[in-house]
Amino acid sequence: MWAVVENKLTRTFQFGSFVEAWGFMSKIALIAERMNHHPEWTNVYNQVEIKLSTHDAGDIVTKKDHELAQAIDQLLH
Ligand SMILES: C[C@H](O)[C@H](O)[C@H]1CNC2=NC(N)=NC(=O)C2=N1
Repeated sequence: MWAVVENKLTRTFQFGSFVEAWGFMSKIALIAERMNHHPEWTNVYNQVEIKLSTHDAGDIVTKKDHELAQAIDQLLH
């Protein structure tokens, strides 16, 4: 689940393959653009680590981060 680590809402996701992980990231990219709120993330093979914080608010976790996290979680259903 999501946890706040060093002022960032953080979660790691694991998939069955690189293609699945990349597909997940592609969907998030479109959502992030629509919300004008973009993740800091790392992809290693089938793993995606996402860190959310609001730069405009001084790199702290805000409502926007929780909204994006919720939208990301919806993709898994
Ligand atoms: C100018 C632009 O609207 C802002 O820089 C947006 C873009 N995406 C963003 N993404 C994140 N994570 N935090 C922000 O504060 C932010 N601000």
